[in-house]
Amino acid sequence: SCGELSSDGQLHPTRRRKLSSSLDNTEPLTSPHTAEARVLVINTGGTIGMTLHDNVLAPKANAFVKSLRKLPILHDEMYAQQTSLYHYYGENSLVLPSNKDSKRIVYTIMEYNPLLDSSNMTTDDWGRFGKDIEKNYESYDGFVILHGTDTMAYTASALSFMCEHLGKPIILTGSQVPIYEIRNDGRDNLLGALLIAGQFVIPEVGLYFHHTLYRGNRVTKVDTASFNAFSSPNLAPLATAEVDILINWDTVWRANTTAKFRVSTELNRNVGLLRLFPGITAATVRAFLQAPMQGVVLETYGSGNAPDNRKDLLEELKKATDSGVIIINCTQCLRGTVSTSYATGKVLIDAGLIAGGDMTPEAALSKLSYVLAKKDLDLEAKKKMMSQNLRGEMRSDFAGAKLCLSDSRFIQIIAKSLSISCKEVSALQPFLIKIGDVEALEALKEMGSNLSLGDYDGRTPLHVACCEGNLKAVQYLLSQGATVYAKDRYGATPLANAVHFRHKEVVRLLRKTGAHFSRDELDEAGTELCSLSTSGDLESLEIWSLAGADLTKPGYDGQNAIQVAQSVGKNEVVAFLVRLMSNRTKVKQIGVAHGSPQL
Ligand SMILES: NC(=O)C[C@H](N)C(=O)O
Repeated sequence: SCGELSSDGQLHPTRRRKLSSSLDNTEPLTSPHTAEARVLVINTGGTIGMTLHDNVLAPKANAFVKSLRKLPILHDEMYAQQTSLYHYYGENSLVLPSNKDSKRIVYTIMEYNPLLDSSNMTTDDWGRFGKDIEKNYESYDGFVILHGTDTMAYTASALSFMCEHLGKPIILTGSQVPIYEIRNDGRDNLLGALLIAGQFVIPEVGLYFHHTLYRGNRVTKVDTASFNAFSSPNLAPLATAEVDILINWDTVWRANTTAKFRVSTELNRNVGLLRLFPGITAATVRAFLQAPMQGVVLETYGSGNAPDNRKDLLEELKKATDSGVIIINCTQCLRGTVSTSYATGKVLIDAGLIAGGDMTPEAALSKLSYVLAKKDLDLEAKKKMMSQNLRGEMRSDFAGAKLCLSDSRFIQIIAKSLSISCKEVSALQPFLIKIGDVEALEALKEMGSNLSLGDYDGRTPLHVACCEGNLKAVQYLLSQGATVYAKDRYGATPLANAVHFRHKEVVRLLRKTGAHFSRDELDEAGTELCSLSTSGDLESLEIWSLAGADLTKPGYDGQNAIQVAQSVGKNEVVAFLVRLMSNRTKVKQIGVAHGSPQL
């Protein structure tokens, strides 16, 4: 079996056979690379990989990987040799030294050609990043994008919108000083981004800089020369990397859907930023708003104000919105939100502008670019979308603070009687799922409980619901943004749990959401399929197939499930497997890429 069921009802992976020798050229049946996290690093350019030429900094091609190989904090060459890392993952792969709990993070670098100073980037580049992530999504646990700092906030914002139903971390980082110099911030930034992308299922586009992880669509570059170059004025960091890496799970944004990840690479380029200044002429505004302009972020004063004694300006704005240009009102201030507390703010609503809340201009611009490119929406729907919070880019709950766990007298009493803190009442979640009480789960969630947190063994409520086969609970958890990519302490995913306990409908739902086996689970699938084949367990074979296992994968002795069935004369199993496989070719198969990323 792929796992052994212990007395506590949990699935533990079978101990894997050790690699006897990796010196010959034949691929061992069991990869030595189990229990590793994999991160794809897309190197797009930026100062982090620049060198001086004629006294100016410019990106240097084909030098980054070589240089990292020589840095012991970013690469463990001995481990790489012992485990034939390059053979398994390709030449551009590296491995971090082991951390406290000795889980390795293997990362593969995909270097773009040409590498760009981020000032040279356009929306086409954003599309390319999105496509590369989409192609490699299932093969990696997380993604790091190395990028210049100058336009990093724009790219991070754009990617946050383009990546729909995101379930894995995508973290942008870079540096102020090239990694090739003695004193530089590149090493720390890359290391921190890798550690977060490889260890935590934060389903967001983040930006990591100077020990801090920010939500990508909340940041702005605030300093040309400080290592602390970014600020997120309206949202606290998602994580800080001090003595420990602390994730602020209450702030982490989750796509509350059961839809599969996809990247929308269509972007509209007819958008712009216009900053108001005292004395701006109507002619300037008119020229700016002319066709083909379709969306504008107007950067206004204070809490969203513009002169209400300038009829000429207001007329130009009104003419543009009447003719279908979407104009978003964002403040020039670094912190705070637009409101309608002043007459000078209300005139902009009358001119047809949409309030941008506390969005950064970078986020508002890239959101316009994304929303305007949606071909199946009419103008009204696009305007509505612009005023809604899509990815945590704006605060939507101005109505006041949420009720929190410690506010409930009931929770206080329970917590006290169990001698635990109110927060720890969240630990009741698995129990509630076990007894099938989705309503109680909802009540806990409403009080601010995080439904994605794992217990001591890293088992999340979704793991438990999948073991129990409680479809309603699984549905509810997914609708609340529970991650399908969580792995428990033994490396098991919720999907593997549902397969093991033969909950077909749960498997179907998980697959619809984009769940897939981990690499380790896929590696072990061959042996499991062979044993199911021998025992003639057609139902389980079907569930494994539904879950995306490769039915032709050989087991430990090199034979696959069909060959095993043939050799023991189980013709009905052979026929069944052949039928399953021909059905599968009609449906797109899930693949797993060993080795190099897909370009
Ligand atoms: N620090 C940097 O990365 C700045 C550089 N000009 C860039 O954005 O590519």
